[in-house]
Formats: sequence, structure tokens, C-alpha cells
Amino acid sequence: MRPIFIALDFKNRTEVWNFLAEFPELDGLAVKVGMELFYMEGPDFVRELIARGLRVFLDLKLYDIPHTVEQAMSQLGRLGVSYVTVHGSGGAEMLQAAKRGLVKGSQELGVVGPKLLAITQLTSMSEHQLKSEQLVNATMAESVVHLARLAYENGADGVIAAAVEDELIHQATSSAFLTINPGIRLENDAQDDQKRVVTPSQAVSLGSDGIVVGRSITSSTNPVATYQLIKQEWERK
Ligand SMILES: O=c1ccn([C@@H]2O[C@H](COP(=O)(O)O)[C@@H](O)[C@H]2O)c(=O)[nH]1
Repeated sequence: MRPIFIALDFKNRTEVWNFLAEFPELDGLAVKVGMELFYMEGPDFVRELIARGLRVFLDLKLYDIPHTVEQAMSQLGRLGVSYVTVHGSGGAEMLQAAKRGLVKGSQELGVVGPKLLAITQLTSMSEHQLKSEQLVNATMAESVVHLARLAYENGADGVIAAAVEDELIHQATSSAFLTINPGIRLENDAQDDQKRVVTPSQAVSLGSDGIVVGRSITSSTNPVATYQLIKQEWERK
């Protein structure tokens, strides 16, 4: 089943449990823990979520020299999470180091390792910013596909990209290479920092292997109803 990850972008565990208390069933629910929450609550809280039956995507977007990334990933591999992230622009050596670290850590724990997802270009980045701020002399699609291929050739299990890029990524890599898409917005959501956005049903049509939804759910007046609505849209196709 392709996951819908709810981004738990909250300040602390109290806010998380208050939010999750509204959900009738936690077992099997897919959530994403990012920097905001992890920097406050740390690995024990991640283990606590897993113990409650949640599938955890730990989105720390590692970016450092290969040795540091390898050691850090081996720590994350011991946590029992299902997915982790690294920046693809860190290069081939860094991606390989990330994979080695994950394999080492998860083998020590005796579990199947988490899937390694490489960030291509953040969904908050526009075509204009790519050129003017990063001085990238390629289109957004070319840059994303290039980074996806690099990730594919160097041990990643998939990438994070905008759903509009999924088809090109699958063509350049393999249909089994995962494309996980944040930048998901509902029809009536206000414009914010996300630049490359689609609705959940557009993501399905574009070949998405999983979506990440934060504020559309967490800031909703009825988060559970909004989640169910997105789930229906997601599963309709
Ligand atoms: O390119 C990326 C990579 C990661 N994210 C993360 O996904 C969620 C999206 O939250 P929304 O509130 O739905 O915008 C957030 O945790 C980001 O850190 C991303 O948006 N884009």
C-alpha cells in the first residue's frame, strides 16, 4: 500500500499525542518526524511512536562529509524507522556512505534496514530560485532527474521530489525506484512556502509512490476528516 505520511511538524511530544489522540486507529498509520520534533524529543520518542504501531519516516535530510553521514546513518539504522533521508546533492560518495551506515546499523539491530530516500530539489524551490540562487544551469526537471539518477546508481531506494517530476524519474531509473512526494496541497489551501505543488489525486495520476502531507492536515479544523478525505482521493485511482 502506497503510504500517506502525515508530517508531524510539532514542537514537542505533548502536541503530537494531542493530535494523534483524535485518530481512531494508530496501528499502521504512517507519520513523518522531521527536524523540529526530533531536535526536541530525540530517538526515544521515535521508538515510542514505533512501539505504538506507527510507521515512522525519519526526515533529517543528512548532508555532511561521507564519514560523518555513514556514522550518523548507522545510528539511525538502529532505531527501527522505515524511511530516512539524505541530500542527493551531497554526491555519490556521500550516498554510498549513507547506505553503508544504514546497512551496518540495521544489521546490528537485526532488522530490515530503512529505505534510503535522497532529496533531489526541495519542493519549496522554484525554477527561478534554482537559477538565480543556486546558479544551476539546467531546468528544474533536468536537475531533479540528474540527482535521482545519481541516487539510484549509488544505493538509494528512492527520492523525494515534486510529483510533477515522477514520470521522468521513473523513466531515468526504474519503476521500482520510489518517488515520494511532499508539496501536496488541497484545492482551497492558501499559497505558502511550497512552490511545486499538486493535489493528492494529481499525485496519483502522476505516478507517485507515496505522499507527505503536513499543514493541510495538521492545521485543519478537523484533521481526521481531512486525512480521510485525502485518503479517499489517494485510493480512488
Ligand atoms: O522537498 C521536500 C522535502 C521535505 N519536505 C517536508 O515535507 C513536509 C511538508 O509539509 P507541508 O506542511 O505539507 O508543507 C515538511 O515536513 C517538510 O520538511 C518538503 O516539504 N519538501
